[in-house]
Amino acid sequence: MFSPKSGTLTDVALVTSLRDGMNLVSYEFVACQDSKKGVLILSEDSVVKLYDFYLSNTCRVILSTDDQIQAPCTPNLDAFAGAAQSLGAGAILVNPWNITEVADSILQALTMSPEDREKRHRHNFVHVTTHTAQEWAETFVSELDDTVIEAKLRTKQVPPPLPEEDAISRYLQSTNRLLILGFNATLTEPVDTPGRRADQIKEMELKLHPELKEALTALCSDRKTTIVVLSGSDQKTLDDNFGEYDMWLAAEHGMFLRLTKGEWMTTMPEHLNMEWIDSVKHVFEYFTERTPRSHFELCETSLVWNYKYADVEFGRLQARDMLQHLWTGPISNASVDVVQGSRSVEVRAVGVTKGAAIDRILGEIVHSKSMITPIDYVLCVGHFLGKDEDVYTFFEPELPSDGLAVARSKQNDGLKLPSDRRPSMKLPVIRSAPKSSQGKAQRPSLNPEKRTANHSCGSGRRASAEKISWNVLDLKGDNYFSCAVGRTRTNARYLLGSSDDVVSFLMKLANAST
Ligand SMILES: O=P(O)(O)OC[C@H]1O[C@H](O[C@H]2O[C@H](CO)[C@@H](O)[C@H](O)[C@H]2O)[C@H](O)[C@@H](O)[C@@H]1O
Repeated sequence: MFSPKSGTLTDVALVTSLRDGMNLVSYEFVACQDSKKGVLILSEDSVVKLYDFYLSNTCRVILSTDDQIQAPCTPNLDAFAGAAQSLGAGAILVNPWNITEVADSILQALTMSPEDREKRHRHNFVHVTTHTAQEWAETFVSELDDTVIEAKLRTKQVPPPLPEEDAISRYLQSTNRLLILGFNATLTEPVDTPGRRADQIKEMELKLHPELKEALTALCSDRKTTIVVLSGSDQKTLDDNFGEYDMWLAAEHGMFLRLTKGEWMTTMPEHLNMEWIDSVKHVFEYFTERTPRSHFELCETSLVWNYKYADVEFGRLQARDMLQHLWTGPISNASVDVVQGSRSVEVRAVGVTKGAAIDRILGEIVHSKSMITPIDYVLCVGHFLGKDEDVYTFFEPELPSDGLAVARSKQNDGLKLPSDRRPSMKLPVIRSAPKSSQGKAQRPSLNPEKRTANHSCGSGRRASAEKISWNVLDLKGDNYFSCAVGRTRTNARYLLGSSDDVVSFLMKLANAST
């Protein structure tokens, strides 16, 4: 490790490790060199070896502190991207086995022009000061979490079908209901509509299921019911499909929020790093050009490459190649999650999930409606990617130690969630959207750690002196219906087969309540 003093005095740092994890020494050196612009010589060998290992084993490797390779699983380059990969553009890269090359590099470093030193240092300094250890650790932990989620989903029991009668009768008995609905493959026409020819290219824009209009209008007009469409789609897609209804729209997995009568605002965590987006877009363009009938969507917080209309087998092969490009290229050091769907590849900023957004959304709804009684019924239906299934577990009462939601027996306790299951709860404020909602004041989000709102009920959008404390949610255990559409491995309590079933259920719900 460099002490600040030795790091500042050093002209050249020669780091020739054969394997490395983060290689903090190199980072420390760069951090100390803002005035001297010393030159970093790095071993390229460690990274090459690890890449070879990765490519030949296609497995996740975790480097422990003593650099032993452990626990194979699924591919992830972030875990072992060494310093040469991160700082390679500013350093002189050498083969540490080649003594002549190492000697030459030392000479090159010692005789380098001040301009060249400055340029190389600037590059590395920007990298070191923007890619913090915290960011690295967050990405690492997020990926470990994903592995656990995936493993748990694989061993889960298939939940029962949605008990429609019970869901309807409880809906009728409750007075403050919240319906959270996904969009794609939940409220849209099924993609694999019978009668569709294999070569037929379906219209790519997502469209609301035509039979849903009446039911949605009826449900939205019920003052006891709040509807949120929580989708990965962008703001325009939701505007186009739901603009006419009186409901909440949560676009890009809840990062943008709007009451259809109001303007878009953002719920995005501050400092979301989006520098990676252009390079990922480049990879997506490359694969879209080479995969007929595939397309990609560019959102503000994510990019989705979709091959649901392409030849599935070819699409899968392309997706596999794409993942390798992404893992070894532009995102290997970025704070992103790569989410693989059955026919899609999605790259998002870390922290962009429906479950992470829902507390901020709830906070805004409670505030905006000036709610003074708890929500006593929640229906959450979607065809969500595993990553977004955290929205189902958000509403679960305390779970057994396996941490998974199961179709459970009756519970009469109000909703309490332990903080150890609530990593996303310490979320920052709702901010005004840059364009449409400028001028809106920032306001702390609801902190439903104990599902208790200490919420502003004043006229402004900032917390006022007048505060009312009450439980935001009072679901009494069984007044919560989470339902996955067209999936069997899920954290939801119940299942519906397709969006046709969702439509039919929502129609029944609307009819029953009018
Ligand atoms: O967020 P929603 O509007 O409710 O849509 C749910 C997800 O839809 C898309 O994923 C789904 O379709 C993909 C193929 O088109 C498939 O690979 C994936 O398994 C499905 O879940 C979309 O890519 C996601 O962003 C949406 O969250």
